[in-house]
Amino acid sequence: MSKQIQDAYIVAALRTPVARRNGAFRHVRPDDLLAQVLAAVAAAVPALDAGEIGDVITGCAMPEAEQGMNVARIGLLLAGLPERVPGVTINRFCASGLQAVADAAARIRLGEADVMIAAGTESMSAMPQIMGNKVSLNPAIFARAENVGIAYGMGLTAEKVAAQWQVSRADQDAFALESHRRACAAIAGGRFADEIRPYTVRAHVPGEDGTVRVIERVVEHDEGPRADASAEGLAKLKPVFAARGSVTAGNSSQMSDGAAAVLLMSEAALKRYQVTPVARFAGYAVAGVAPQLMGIGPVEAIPRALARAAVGLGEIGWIELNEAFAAQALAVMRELGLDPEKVNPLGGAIALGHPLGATGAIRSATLIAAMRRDPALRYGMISMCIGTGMGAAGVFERV
Ligand SMILES: CC(=O)SCCNC(=O)CCNC(=O)[C@H](O)C(C)(C)COP(=O)(O)OP(=O)(O)OC[C@H]1O[C@@H](n2cnc3c(N)ncnc32)[C@H](O)[C@@H]1OP(=O)(O)O
Repeated sequence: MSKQIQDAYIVAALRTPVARRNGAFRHVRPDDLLAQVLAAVAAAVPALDAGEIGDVITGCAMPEAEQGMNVARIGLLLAGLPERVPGVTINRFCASGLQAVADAAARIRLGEADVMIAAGTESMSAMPQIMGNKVSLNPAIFARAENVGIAYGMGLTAEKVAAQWQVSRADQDAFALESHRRACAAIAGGRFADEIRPYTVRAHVPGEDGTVRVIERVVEHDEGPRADASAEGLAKLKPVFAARGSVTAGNSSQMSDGAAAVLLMSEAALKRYQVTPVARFAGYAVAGVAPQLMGIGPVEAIPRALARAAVGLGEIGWIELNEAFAAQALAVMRELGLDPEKVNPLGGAIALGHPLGATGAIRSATLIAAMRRDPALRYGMISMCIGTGMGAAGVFERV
């Protein structure tokens, strides 16, 4: 087990709804999404002296696009947190939000802070070029042939995983269909109500007489899940990343916009504010894999995180496994023998969307809400695959 001087506890975890790229949050800035969830988690403990927040660590996978200027610091100032609260933006691509939770917990576990906020925000609407070729890579990285996969689009890495682990198109589509079914059932059953803070989008519409009207729309639910998803509809979709491939728009994660924040405290802060936490952050690990097989990253990260937390896989009752692509999620599940009933019980990124650097924090909100609902759920885990070839996993223990 990792050595630490004290435990880090999760007190609150809240998120925005997740909108489809160019959907409800098309004109909403990621720092505005972030500000709302930062204010909401800070307000979850009404007596909190916000000046005591040691840092706001925010994951963002593409901070160099239109999300720059240290989105963490801008977001916390927009949220009305005191100026003495610092903020740092971190990037571990798709695991950035989970890394933020791990880093915030580590600062508490080391005794460097008593109150921390971890967050994630991403607007894929704000970065139309990210899936293109405009990223400047050091050409020297390709001097070693095994690094060539770093240049692959994420979809192509999913094709590589599908081929190597022999994940059929039919299995990928069935997995995607189940993701939509579970997500739609969760929304219909109000299962996300406790973790989502509705977001009011305001549009300024100029009138002909020179006046400006403000139109408000409250976004309450995730936009991605499709009640009309069907096996036939999914089977009709053409592969998008390789002519003879099996990865389609239907069995890939959706590009999305969203944000989430998690409030963590030490035992001393819990006592001072008389707060009952939901969970303890029990362990975290990251691991590298071949870049062209990035989707398999959780296979290396999950056993390491379980070992650090001293928890057996069989004890984990709820697994939030990133569905970057059905192909890689299924390969990970088969390789590790994960129980499909315990993986993404409320759907995953194929249905719910995947705002890259925010997703780990968003999934934290879902896991914490599940732990709040179910006293029998002792251990939960979040695991992400990561572009350039990595995996990350974090273990949470209900307290
Ligand atoms: C480490 C990591 O996590 S890596 C992952 C990082 N993220 C990614 O790489 C993003 C992966 N996803 C993508 O790149 C994109 O979603 C793509 C390229 C697969 C698809 O993008 P788009 O073409 O914009 O998707 P869009 O939602 O418009 O769907 C395309 C078509 O498929 C249809 N479709 C999508 N899902 C379904 C479904 N479940 N059932 C039926 N039709 C569907 C859409 O209706 C649309 O049809 P239309 O063209 O007739 O309007």
